Amino acid sequence: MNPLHLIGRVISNPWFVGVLCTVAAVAAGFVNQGTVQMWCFLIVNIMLAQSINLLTGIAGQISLGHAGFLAIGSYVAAVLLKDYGVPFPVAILITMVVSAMVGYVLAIPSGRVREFYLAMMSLAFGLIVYELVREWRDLTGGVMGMRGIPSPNLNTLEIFGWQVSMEWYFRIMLISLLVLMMMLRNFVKSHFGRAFYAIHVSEVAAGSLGISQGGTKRFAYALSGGIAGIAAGFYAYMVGYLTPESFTLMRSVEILVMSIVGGLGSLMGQVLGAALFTYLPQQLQAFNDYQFIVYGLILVFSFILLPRGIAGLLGTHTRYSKHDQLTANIPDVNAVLSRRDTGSGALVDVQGVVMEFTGLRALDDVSLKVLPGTITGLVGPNGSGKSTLINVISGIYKPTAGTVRFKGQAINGWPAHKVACLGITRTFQDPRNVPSFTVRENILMGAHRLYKHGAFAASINSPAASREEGQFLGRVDALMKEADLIRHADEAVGNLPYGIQRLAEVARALASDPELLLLDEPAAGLSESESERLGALIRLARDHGVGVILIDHHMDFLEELVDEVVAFDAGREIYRGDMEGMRADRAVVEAYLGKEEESHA
Ligand SMILES: Nc1ncnc2c1ncn2[C@@H]1O[C@H](COP(=O)(O)OP(=O)(O)OP(=O)(O)O)[C@@H](O)[C@H]1O
Repeated sequence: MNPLHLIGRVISNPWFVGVLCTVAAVAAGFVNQGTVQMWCFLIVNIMLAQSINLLTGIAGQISLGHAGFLAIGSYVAAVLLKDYGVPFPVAILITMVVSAMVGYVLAIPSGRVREFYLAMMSLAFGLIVYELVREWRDLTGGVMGMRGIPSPNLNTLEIFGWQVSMEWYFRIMLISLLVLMMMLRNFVKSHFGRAFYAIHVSEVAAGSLGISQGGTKRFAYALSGGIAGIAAGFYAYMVGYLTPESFTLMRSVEILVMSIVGGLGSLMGQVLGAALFTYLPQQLQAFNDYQFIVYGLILVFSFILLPRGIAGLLGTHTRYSKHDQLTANIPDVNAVLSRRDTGSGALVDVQGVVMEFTGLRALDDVSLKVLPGTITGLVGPNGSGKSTLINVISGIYKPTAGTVRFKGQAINGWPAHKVACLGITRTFQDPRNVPSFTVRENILMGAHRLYKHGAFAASINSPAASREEGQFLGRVDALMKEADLIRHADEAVGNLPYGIQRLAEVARALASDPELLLLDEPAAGLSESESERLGALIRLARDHGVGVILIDHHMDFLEELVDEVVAFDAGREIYRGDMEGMRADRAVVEAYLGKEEESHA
C-alpha cells in the first residue's frame, strides 16, 4: 500500500482521532498559554474550513466572502456577552442562529447566479460587511476596535461563576469541534449530503430526483453560515478584542485557500488544510507583506501538484452513504416498488401541448394519455420532439400552450423537483449520474423524495434515521441484484462502461418508487445482455402499475415491451397504434426514410 494512503487511513480512523484529542486535552494543562491559544486558533480555522467546504466543496457554491460571516458572528457574540451578559455557551448558540439566518438571506440573491457572478456576489458580501464593521462605530468601535470582551486569555470569561481558563476553553472548543465533525460526517453521508453534491454536479438532474435547487442552496448557505457563526463566537472570546482588520478580503481568501489546499469535499482534508494555514503564517513571518503572493503561489502549486488537495494525496475519499455503518436487509425486488392501482383513469394526460423555441415549434398541438401499468413507445426521427415532450411532462420546460395533467391535476409550469415529488421520474438521453458517486450512492439518490427524517436526525444518526437509511440501502441492493450491478456497487459510476451507467440511471429511477416513468432512449449503446436487463427492469415497473413512456429507436426492443406506440415527425403526431401497424404506415416510413435520404445527401 502507498505509505501516504496508509497515513490517510490512520488519521481518518476514529480511534486515532480520539486518542489524539485526548492527548491534546491533557497536554493543554502542561504547555504554555500561547501554545494553547494557537491550538484554539487551529480549531477556529478547522471550523471555518468545514463551513466553506460544506458550501463550496460539497454544494458547489463558491464563496469569496466568508470573512463576512466571521465578522458578523464575532461582533454578535461579543455584544451578547459584553453588553447583555448572555452566558457564553448560549451566546455562541444565538450567534450560530443569527449567522445561519444571514446565510439564508444571502442565498436568496446568490442562489440565482452561478460561477463568475456568484463569486462576485460573495466577494461583495465580504466587502460590504467589512465596510459596515468599520463604519458602524457605535456598535463595533470602528477602526479603533472593540475592547473588553470577556476572554479566557485575560481571565475574564466566566460561566455561572466559574472562571474559564485558556486550558478549559480549549477543551470546550475541542469537544465542540468533535461533535460538529461527527454531525457533519453523518450529515454528508445522508440524503442531505447527497442532495448538496447533486446540485453541485447537475441542477437539472438533481431536480429530476425531487431535489429543490433553491431550497438546497438556501439550506447549504444557512448551515455554512451557522458553522461559521460557531467559529466566530469562539474566536471573539478567545481574542477578547475585535478589529475590522481581522475580517478583510485577505481573511476570506485565506479561508478558501486552506479549504482548497486541504481538499475540497473532504472533511479530513479541511483539518489538514487548516493546520497548514494556522502554522504556516508563523513560519512565514518574514513574508508578511507578501501574503497574497504567498497564498497565490501555494494555490497555483497545489492545483498543479495536488488537484484534490492534501486529502487526495493521502487517498481519502468522501463517501455519501452509510452502507458501511448499517446492516441492510435485502428485500425481494418486488417489494421495492409499491403496487399501484391500475383501475383508475389516465395517469398522465397531455392536451394540445405546444412548445416553441425561438423560431422553432418543437411540439405542435401534441396530446397523449398514458394509463397506469402500460408502456407507451415514442418514436420518430431525430429532432422530432420526443425528448421535448418528456422535458415538458417532467417540468424542465414550461409549455407555450396546452396542459399536462397528472392524475387529474394540472402540473404544466411546475418546477421539475415538484413534479418529481409527485412520483414522475425520468432518465436522460445522456445518463446524468453523479460520476464520482458509487453505483450504490447514485441509486440511493433516487430514493431522495421518499425520505421522511430531517437533517438533525440524520446528523446524529437517530434510530429512526438509521432504520430508514437501512431500509433504502436494502432496496438499492435488491435493485442492483436485479440489474446485475452488484459487482459494481462500490465503483465510481463515471469510471464504468456506458451500458452500466445507463442501467444505474434506470435503477435509480426505480428507487424513487415512481408512478410514471419517463425513459429517454435507455437502450442506446447497450449490449444484448444489458438490453435484456433493462427490459426486465421496465417490465418490473409496468407489472407494479407504473405508467411508462419509452423513447427508443430500436424497434425490436420496443416491440417486446410496448402496449402502444406513438410516432412523431417535426413536433406532430403522425401515427398512434400498435408496432405492426406502425411498420407498415406510410407517413412513418416516409418520416424515417426522408431523414435517411437527407443524411445520405
Ligand atoms: N432548449 C432548446 N432550445 C432550442 N431548441 C431546442 C431546445 N430543446 C430542443 N430543441 C429543438 O427542438 C427540436 C426537437 O428536439 P428533441 O430533442 O425533442 O428531438 P428528439 O425527437 O428527442 O430527437 P433525438 O432523437 O435526436 O433526441 C429540435 O430541433 C431541437 O433542436
